[in-house]
Amino acid sequence: MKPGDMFARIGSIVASVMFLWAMFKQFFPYQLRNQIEKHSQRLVSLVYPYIQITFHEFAGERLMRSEAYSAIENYLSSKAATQAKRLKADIGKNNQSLVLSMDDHEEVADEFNGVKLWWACGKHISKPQSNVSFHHPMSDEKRYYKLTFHKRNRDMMLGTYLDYVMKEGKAIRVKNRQRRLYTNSGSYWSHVVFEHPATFQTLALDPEEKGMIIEDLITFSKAGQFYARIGRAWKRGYLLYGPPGTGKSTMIAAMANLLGYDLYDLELTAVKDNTELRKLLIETSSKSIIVIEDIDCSLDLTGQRSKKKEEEQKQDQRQKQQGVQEREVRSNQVTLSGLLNFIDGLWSACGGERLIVFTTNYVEKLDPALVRKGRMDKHIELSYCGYEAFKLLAKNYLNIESHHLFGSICELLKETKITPAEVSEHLMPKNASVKAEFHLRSLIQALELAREESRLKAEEDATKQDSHYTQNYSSD
Ligand SMILES: Nc1ncnc2c1ncn2[C@@H]1O[C@H](COP(=O)(O)OP(=O)(O)OP(=O)(O)O)[C@@H](O)[C@H]1O
Ligand SMILES: [Mg+2]
Repeated sequence: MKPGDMFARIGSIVASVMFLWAMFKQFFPYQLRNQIEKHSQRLVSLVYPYIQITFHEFAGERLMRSEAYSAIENYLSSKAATQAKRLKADIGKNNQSLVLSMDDHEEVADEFNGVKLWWACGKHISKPQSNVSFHHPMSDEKRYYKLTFHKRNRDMMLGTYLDYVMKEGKAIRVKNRQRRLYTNSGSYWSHVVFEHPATFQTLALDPEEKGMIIEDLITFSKAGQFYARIGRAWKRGYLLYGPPGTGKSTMIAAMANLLGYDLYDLELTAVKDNTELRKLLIETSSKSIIVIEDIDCSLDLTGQRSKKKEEEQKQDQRQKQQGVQEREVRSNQVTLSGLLNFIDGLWSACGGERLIVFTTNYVEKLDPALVRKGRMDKHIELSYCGYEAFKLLAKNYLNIESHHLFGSICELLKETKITPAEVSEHLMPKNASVKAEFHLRSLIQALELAREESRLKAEEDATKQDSHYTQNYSSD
């Protein structure tokens, strides 16, 4: 018999004796009753020095599924997989993996700071209510987990250990949950399952820079207590900039995969005004990344916003004269200040653990208010493909780490601007019989062509400048 079983049995015998005593103690004289109670307490703690705590699946008046029960279930799933003889299996919320849990009346042992303890799982079956004519046969089953530990470890178990179990269990749930990609149409979010395969391992980027970004993200995700202590909202802003095809969107997906966050892809051009923007942002959940792509193309957010505003005001005037409704007049009034207000202030009202990421192809076009230091915590430039990035792509796409053509490619990459997206196109295997060399030669050709084009362009520019100079200054 397992130790936990034995304790459970002794526990139930003790409980029955206590029950009988509670019923019949009134028939004993007061003095004798006191003596019996005193000695029986001592006896009970001698024969049964263990404490048991039960966690029911459904708790509270509204019979909500208890969070503690779910956390314990998650926490025990890996232990059940290695220790329990009878397991229950179900498909996980991410629809990809099986989630195992221990079957009824199974027991697993755990150890914490050198202390041994036992978890058992069970169910009570209550009698069906007579006034219910039909009910589901399982509806009267009440499941629970029971924790048994020695009383000398009471403080540690009730404090540190249970905290640890709750935290671990919740972390496992976050890891296993099905993540979502939200998009807005107007002021409403709709979502699909987020299943982008990008990771930082597959992202072609200078390894040192990549390491720094990963560290920054992980530090952020663990810094909840730090942000609370310094009284700042638990959020962080990133600005990703660089030419098209350098991996900005891919990096955002990799960030979400690294941290296990949901993604909110905010389409600002579909948002009518600041009120709608505020509503959308408040509705985002924690552990999420809010993405505003191509911020330079979004309304009112570039350096030319004052010019745009004038045009809009004129248009509003015209519409008013035509008797257009006020609501329509207010359309397209998402402003830079609305967005910045939210980032800086209102943000704190809606909990934490959010990243906000802006992307742009033209960082120089952005309003200085948006890019000034302190507003966006980190600026990351994604640029043309360098040799290190190329090596990673070659490893990912062709499964090679070295080749005699790597040297020429390295030289060509120094002189040519080519995006990782273009490089990936050349390296993408067409079919199994095509050798790596074919892909590398195709890339070399593309690089030589690009080098030739840029040489011709440079020559053309120089000729233009010469003729401009001759026209303007030759008479001097
Ligand atoms: N750094 C990179 N590492 C690996 N793959 C990349 C990288 N950059 C681009 N790619 C490949 O090129 C494709 C396009 O990249 P992505 O959409 O991330 O570029 P982008 O910078 O967001 O471009 P845009 O500015 O046009 O939005 C991706 O599907 C990816 O396969
Ligand atoms: Mg993109």
